[in-house]
Amino acid sequence: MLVGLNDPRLPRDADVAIAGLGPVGATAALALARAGLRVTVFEEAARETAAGRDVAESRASTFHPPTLEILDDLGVAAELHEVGLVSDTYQYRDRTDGLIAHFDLKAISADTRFPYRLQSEQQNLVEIITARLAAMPNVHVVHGARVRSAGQPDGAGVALTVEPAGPAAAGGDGPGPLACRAGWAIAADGAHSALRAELGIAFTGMTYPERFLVVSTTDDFETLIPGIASVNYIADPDEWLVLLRTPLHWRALFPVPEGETDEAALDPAAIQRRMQGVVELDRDYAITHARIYRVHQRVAERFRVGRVLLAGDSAHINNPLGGLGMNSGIHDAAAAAAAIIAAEGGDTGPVDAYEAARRAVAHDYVRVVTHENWESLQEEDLAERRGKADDMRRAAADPALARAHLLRSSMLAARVHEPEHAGSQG
Ligand SMILES: O=C(O)CCc1cccc(O)c1
Repeated sequence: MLVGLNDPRLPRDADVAIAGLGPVGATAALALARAGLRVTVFEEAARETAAGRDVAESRASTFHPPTLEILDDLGVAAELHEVGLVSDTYQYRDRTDGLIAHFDLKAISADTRFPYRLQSEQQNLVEIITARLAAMPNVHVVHGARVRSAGQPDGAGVALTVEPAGPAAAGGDGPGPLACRAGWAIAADGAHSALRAELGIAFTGMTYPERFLVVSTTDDFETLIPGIASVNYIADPDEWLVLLRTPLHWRALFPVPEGETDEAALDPAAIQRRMQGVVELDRDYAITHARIYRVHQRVAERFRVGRVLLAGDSAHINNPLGGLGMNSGIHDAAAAAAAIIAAEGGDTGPVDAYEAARRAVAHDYVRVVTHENWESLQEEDLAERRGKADDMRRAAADPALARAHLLRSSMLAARVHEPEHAGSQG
């Protein structure tokens, strides 16, 4: 059920407390709750804010095949498909040379129940799962509440301090901090995780020099660029871009160089200049949303401290090229939930394996692949760029190479890093 922080129905103890109700916290909560555990989720944003968030604003909108399998095991994939766009091809292009390689995910039909990407805003998944959680008697979801600390005084559980956040805290005369206890805690409280900071875990990595500008338009690139796929990575040494279709918009992602301010990049004339540089129209593009953000590659030094498990952006952040961030976070959530369920059943093996398994995926796979994607989009050396293009062409033309490429880009190859029990809950 959905309750307020000072609601007398909110129990002061739970089997598992989750900080954060994004796609990662929501997935973990549903997996744990379906296994019969008592779960309390604390989400900083007010319910209205979370639900009413501008759908075009969200960062992640790509669900890869193994993520769809996890969500299907949890009974929510069908509903997500109702508000999603099936996207079974993607292309590598070059601003000068045009189409380089066309990949069709049907080549991995034997490897997955979902041989495609589903484009759908991450908030759709959160909404679908929140509605399920609201109807479960063993779940309490508290909006406007931030987990401030998670101490482990006795090794047998986690002592949490939860404080009001957002509008609930603004007046200063709302409820004070709440103390509660849980057997386990999952920190799914995002890149600026209060729990990661409180646990003193270093978030090691780097920040890219350029920022990323995401522009949404109702103009249809399928009619503007004949033969284009719904996901397109377009290389260029001066200004690479990604063109991606979501159910409601086309979205263009551009790098913004260090010398250009946020204000200059977000100026409507500058946005039109960038968009007109993709395909020139005899009128302005219909822009529905634009935002700019800094991009980092960081992996937490620890993914687990005792009975607190880090998952999703609190544990790792990366550039969005390839759409791996939210997906790997949802995989963390499934693995964390499966590990806790096993531990509650007396098998601590998966919990002990969690940190090494999930950190390996974040550090050795997601970080590496997303950075390679960034590098190849902007390759300056012409011979190097043409060489990479030839590799892509060869991979797309050869069924075995295409399958290997698709298994890597769709994250199916990363499944092997998950602890034994991951994905088997529900
Ligand atoms: O590679 C992907 O699937 C996502 C790339 C992308 C495109 C547009 C906006 C954004 O934040 C990421």
